[in-house]
Amino acid sequence: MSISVNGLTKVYGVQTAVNGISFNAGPGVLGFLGPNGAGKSTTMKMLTGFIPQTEGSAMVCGFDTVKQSLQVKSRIGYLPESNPLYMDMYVKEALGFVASIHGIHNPAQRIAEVIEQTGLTPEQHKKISQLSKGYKQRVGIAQAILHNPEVLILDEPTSGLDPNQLIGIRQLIRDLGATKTVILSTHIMQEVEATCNRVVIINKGNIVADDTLQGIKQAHNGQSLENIFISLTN
Ligand SMILES: Nc1ncnc2c1ncn2[C@@H]1O[C@H](COP(=O)(O)OP(=O)(O)OP(=O)(O)O)[C@@H](O)[C@H]1O
Repeated sequence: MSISVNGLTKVYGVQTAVNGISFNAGPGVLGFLGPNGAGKSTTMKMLTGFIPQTEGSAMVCGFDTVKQSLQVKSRIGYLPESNPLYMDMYVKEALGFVASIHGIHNPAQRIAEVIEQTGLTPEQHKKISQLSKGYKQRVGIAQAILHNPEVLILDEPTSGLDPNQLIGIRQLIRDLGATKTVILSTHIMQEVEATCNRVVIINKGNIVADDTLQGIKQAHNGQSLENIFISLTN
């Protein structure tokens, strides 16, 4: 398994944001769902080694996220919820900067490949601040996949996109999931149906469902994912 989470816990002050969760993930797109404040972003930050856990462990491609964080960072791509970008840089300049951090061999060729893959070709000569929200998201995804990681963590990558942009980004996520382990956080149930093989639902820091999309529907008498989500998180 590319991701193995065991008893992962995060306590902020007196609040337990993530409460001893365990799950595994392999290639494909895993939908990581939960209401606001459920602990999704906190879990994703721990998986990427961005913040340390309070208890438990997480392994990415067999490496411990805390003790072997460099090995983990070279195998993981992360698009944070806020998608922080260098607004004053040109698209290729920003990708060149990220390529230099990863020590990518032949960066020009790899940047051209990723620009093509993420559909950035028509906007590749612009400054990031001049791009629409959807194209900024594509730059965020391009940065996350530049070093060809085995694992991708995408925290609400499609929030605020128009329907045309949504279709493009969802297709890209599906394509990436054909070879990589993708963990996708989203509030859009339609998106889960369109892109995910499996879902994990977290509520108040605890996992309340971990199943294939088909399996979770069968277990709830064929109800819609939206109704299942509401019944499990209320
Ligand atoms: N740095 C922090 N310090 C204190 N509390 C925090 C911190 N980060 C998150 N929390 C709290 O931990 C809980 C889980 O937050 P988290 O951001 O992981 O939720 P989420 O599921 O990603 O929510 P959303 O869907 O709204 O993005 C929330 O109650 C939040 O207020």
